[in-house]
Amino acid sequence: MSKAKPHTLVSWIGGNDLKSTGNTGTDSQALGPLAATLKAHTFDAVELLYNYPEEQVQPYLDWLQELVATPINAQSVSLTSPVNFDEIYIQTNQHLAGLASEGRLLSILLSPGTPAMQAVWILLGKTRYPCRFYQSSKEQGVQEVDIPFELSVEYVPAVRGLGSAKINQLSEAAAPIDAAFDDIITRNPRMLTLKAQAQILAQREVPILIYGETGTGKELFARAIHNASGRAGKPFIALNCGAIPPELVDSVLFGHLKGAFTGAVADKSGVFQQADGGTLFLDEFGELESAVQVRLLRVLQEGTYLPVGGTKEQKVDIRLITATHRNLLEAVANGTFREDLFYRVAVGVLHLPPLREREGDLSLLAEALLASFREQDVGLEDKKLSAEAKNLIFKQPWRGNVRELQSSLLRSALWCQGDTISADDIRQSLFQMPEKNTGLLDRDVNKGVDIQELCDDLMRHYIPLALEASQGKKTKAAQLLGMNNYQTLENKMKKLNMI
Ligand SMILES: Nc1ncnc2c1ncn2[C@@H]1O[C@H](COP(=O)(O)OP(=O)(O)OP(=O)(O)O)[C@@H](O)[C@H]1O
Repeated sequence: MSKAKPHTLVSWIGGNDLKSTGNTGTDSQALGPLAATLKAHTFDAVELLYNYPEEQVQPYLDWLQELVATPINAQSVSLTSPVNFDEIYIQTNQHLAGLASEGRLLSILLSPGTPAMQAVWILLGKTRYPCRFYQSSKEQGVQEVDIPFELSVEYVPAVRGLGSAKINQLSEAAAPIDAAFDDIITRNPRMLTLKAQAQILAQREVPILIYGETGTGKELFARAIHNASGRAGKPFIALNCGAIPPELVDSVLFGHLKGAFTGAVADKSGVFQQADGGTLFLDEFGELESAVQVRLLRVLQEGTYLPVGGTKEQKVDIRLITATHRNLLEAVANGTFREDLFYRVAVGVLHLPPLREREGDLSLLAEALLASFREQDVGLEDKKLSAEAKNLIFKQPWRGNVRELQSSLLRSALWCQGDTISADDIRQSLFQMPEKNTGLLDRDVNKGVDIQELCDDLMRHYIPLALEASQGKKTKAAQLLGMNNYQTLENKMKKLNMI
């Protein structure tokens, strides 16, 4: 039996809420809209956003938690102004995406906050994150609100004439993600959009190109697309093009006939034939030499190929998904990759961000990966992460992305003596890459320098030191780092996945 989804009330903390700190009474005027709603209706959890100073909010939260038993979680949000639509939209969208990905049933309390905040709630709650709405007023008390229009239905038909950027935006509001995509763990808004786009592509017979650094989940996406497509019952064949010796590439791709070359002792099928009817995933696609690129182009144009040593064209029906960590457009520009082949394979394009740019995903992934180790190995079933271990995980750049996180966590779980994985266990399980972690000023600029990444590395180094020196006080730590205020520091830390 599936578990009931926790019913969560989401709201900003407003000025009228803060004013009611310490009040007693029962009407919404005395308690403020938030407390009045929590008194009038039952929820399993409360998730609050605020952009007032901590000193004002903390006493309110203490008072509210004494008043109601519902567990309350509150998150500070830094806005340059409480009426800045752009910032409110980004913050609330991210917040709701996280909650929705946890499978919660959402209700939004509209009353606290500015009109801009209310407008954004309605926009998101009527499109991407279907929910109930509540409001609280002096005259009417607390009520569930019926908003009698369907933005997604009334608005989408008007969309046909829009450009693709707009359609991409709207695709973010697509139907629930297919179960084939369940293995892709994320609550990051950019990744959630990519999952939704991949699901749309899965239904179409178009070739797909997936960009991304090593370990970002390119093969995971390719498999999910295959499993969600009409070809799901047919083979999914994955091949790493970068790992095949050049003299064998043709044979591995197209197969060979007995006697075609020394060592060809029997007929052998290639990956095109093996994937017939299904999906062929060619990883490290950018590494293929130009002669092979020409032959591939032919298969894509004609749907036929010639096995090595063969004389008869073979017909094949595959969906091609290619992946690369290289910027193929650059390779096209400098002549090392065929432009015509590029446009053939890059019909649906998915660009997977590196783990360090997926705000909100590190802790979610670390916990989920550990849970999967616990499930797979009884020897690991009680392993959990200490707070210090989590902090160390946040500080790593994870250049090998999810794969590196996965293998480091597994090593630390295996090596750790007790049930709690310590920071030392994590430290010992990390791969040391001295030349990347040291000599910030000694890089060879001819090989290209990612200046932003170097700056991020400096921040990752000094922020924890400043926090330690200021006993965790963010305002003081921000001063030590020459930042204007603690919000700037918090924003930096969020961006670097440090909180
Ligand atoms: N979002 C994710 N959620 C859960 N597991 C993930 C996620 N992304 C990647 N993984 C896991 O990380 C590992 C590496 O992923 P995958 O092989 O798909 O990466 P890749 O980009 O194809 O790597 P490479 O370019 O090196 O071949 C796999 O075990 C995969 O299951």
